[in-house]
Amino acid sequence: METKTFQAESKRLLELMVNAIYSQKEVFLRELISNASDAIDKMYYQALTDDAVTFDPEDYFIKIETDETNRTLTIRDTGIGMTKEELETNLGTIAESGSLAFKNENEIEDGHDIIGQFGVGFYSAFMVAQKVVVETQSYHADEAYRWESEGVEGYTIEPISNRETGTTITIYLKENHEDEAFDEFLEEDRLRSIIKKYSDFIRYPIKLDVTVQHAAEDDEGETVEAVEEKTINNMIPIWKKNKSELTDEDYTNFYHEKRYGFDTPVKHMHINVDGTIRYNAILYIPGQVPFDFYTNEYERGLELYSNGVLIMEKCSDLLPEYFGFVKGMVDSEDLSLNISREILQQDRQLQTIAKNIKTKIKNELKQMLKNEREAYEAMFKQFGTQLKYGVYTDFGQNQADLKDLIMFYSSRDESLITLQEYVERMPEDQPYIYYAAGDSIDKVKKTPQAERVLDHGYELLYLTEQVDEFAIKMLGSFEDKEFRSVAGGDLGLSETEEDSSAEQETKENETLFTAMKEALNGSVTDVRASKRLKSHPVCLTAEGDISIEMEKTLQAMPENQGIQADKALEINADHDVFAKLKDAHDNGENEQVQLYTNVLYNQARLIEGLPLEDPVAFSNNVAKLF
Ligand SMILES: Nc1ncnc2c1ncn2[C@@H]1O[C@H](COP(=O)(O)OP(=O)(O)OP(=O)(O)O)[C@@H](O)[C@H]1O
Repeated sequence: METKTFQAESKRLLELMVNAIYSQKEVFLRELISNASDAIDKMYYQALTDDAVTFDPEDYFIKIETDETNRTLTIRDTGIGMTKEELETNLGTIAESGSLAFKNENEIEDGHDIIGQFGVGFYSAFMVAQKVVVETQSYHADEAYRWESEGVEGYTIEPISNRETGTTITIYLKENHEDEAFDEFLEEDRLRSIIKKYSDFIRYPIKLDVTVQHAAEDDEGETVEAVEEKTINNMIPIWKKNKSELTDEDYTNFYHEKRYGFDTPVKHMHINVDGTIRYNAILYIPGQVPFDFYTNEYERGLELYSNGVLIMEKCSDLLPEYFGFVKGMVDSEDLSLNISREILQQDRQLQTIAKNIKTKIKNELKQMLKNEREAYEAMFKQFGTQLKYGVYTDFGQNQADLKDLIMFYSSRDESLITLQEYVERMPEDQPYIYYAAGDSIDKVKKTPQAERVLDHGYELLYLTEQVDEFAIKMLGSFEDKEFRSVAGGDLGLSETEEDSSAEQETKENETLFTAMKEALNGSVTDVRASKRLKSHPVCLTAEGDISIEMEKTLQAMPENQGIQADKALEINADHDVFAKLKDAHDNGENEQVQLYTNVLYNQARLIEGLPLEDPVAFSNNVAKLF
């Protein structure tokens, strides 16, 4: 038996490997299975040029076995095996990849089946193993060998009696300790789930002995347990299949199998791109919003595969935040992986794919809006908020992508419409796109400010979600038509008799309005006779960029900076309340004017859903009116 020590660099590297490179220990199985698959691929390539080999798929597989008594896990393949020299070079030197060399020597252009390239994956076994034994028979050699290592100190190689071509790797699991139980890698369910997760699309069968229940022959309802060898992996990735061969049901099954969700997706997209960067993707628009979607816990992203091997479960870089609800996977042969296969070396490739995917999703949604209105609206009710956030965030740079996809409720029949639809049915003389913001359609349509615009026969957009007005403000205009809040300053409506009388009243009652403004002590920027009130006595309007609805949203944020809307108090000069105010003012009853003003102002705050600044004082003031 020959005992060899690892080279100095290899020692350090091995330590690094075991402790630092991989974030999850379970990936050791992915690495060993990928090696086994590479070894079988090499037999496949051998068969292409060697008449002595017939590549009968039945004979090529990977078998995973456990031995609970000895606490071992074995990965056996019927691949090409290793000669003594190969054992020394490939397993004795870290960062030596026989697979990469094979790929280069054989000029396998797309090399699409060979996975190994760094020459480190094998050593990930030491994350869970105290000892690794490799027994191998090379197709190219007469002798078989056993390679054995307990980690950094080195390895031994000795000849063993001949065996079938291929390799068996036996992992002697580390002792369990308080923080970690390595026995998990002996459990059937755990192994099955790791295989499904990372190696589902390895081209060769991965077999595992599984416990199954059979109906007992003699007794009704009784079952007996039996152990059977089962192929765990799917093998043929659905994304490599021809679209015409796949049914909606196949896509939905894949969605469920990959646990993207328990719902039925409303749309799937099957993308095959063969450009500068080749990739395949299957994307879904879920039918139901995930329960944690609008929380910080929700992780967006697509599964990322390289050559059918799972690299990342949630690659967030593949999806813009506003399409974060999309589920699915991307597989590419062209990714530059880093050594752990967890992070990508270059994000340029990823960016190209992400850009492409973004356009595909956008176009798909546009098509859906055009051709499947009902389905689109259902989708929008689930994920529309996210699209509207997209308009608002990132300084509005995604507006162009999203402005045609967002919808709002309309006053016309309280149904959802797009901005395009609104603009198309605007009468010629309508200067602005009008909107009213509030908690619910019911509340919004009753706001005093909405009355006048509706009386003009103009359509109103009802903005009932917090993000709505922020998105609208970010857009500024749509097709050159500016947005205007009914609660904002000038509504640009044609002047009516009431308008000029309101202006007249404001002028005539200047001293009263000044006294009222002073009584409110800086809470409002102006007090005036209203052009917009019809039946209500009073309302608040916002003067600047921040609306009252936006103030409410901003105030509710944890880090609110006390941002407030500039508010004007508008009084209905035709209302009895105003007559009372005037009387009190004319009679020099200043305290009474102050009392009325305070009550009216707080009433206006209540209508807007703003909190009362001093509820006790308000209650006392109301009591004084009796
Ligand atoms: N089961 C196996 N059968 C035959 N050769 C193997 C087997 N496992 C490993 N090898 C050889 O050992 C080499 C080193 O394996 P290792 O997993 O460390 O790296 P790799 O697979 O080449 O690259 P990567 O780190 O990207 O996975 C492989 O390139 C291959 O030549």
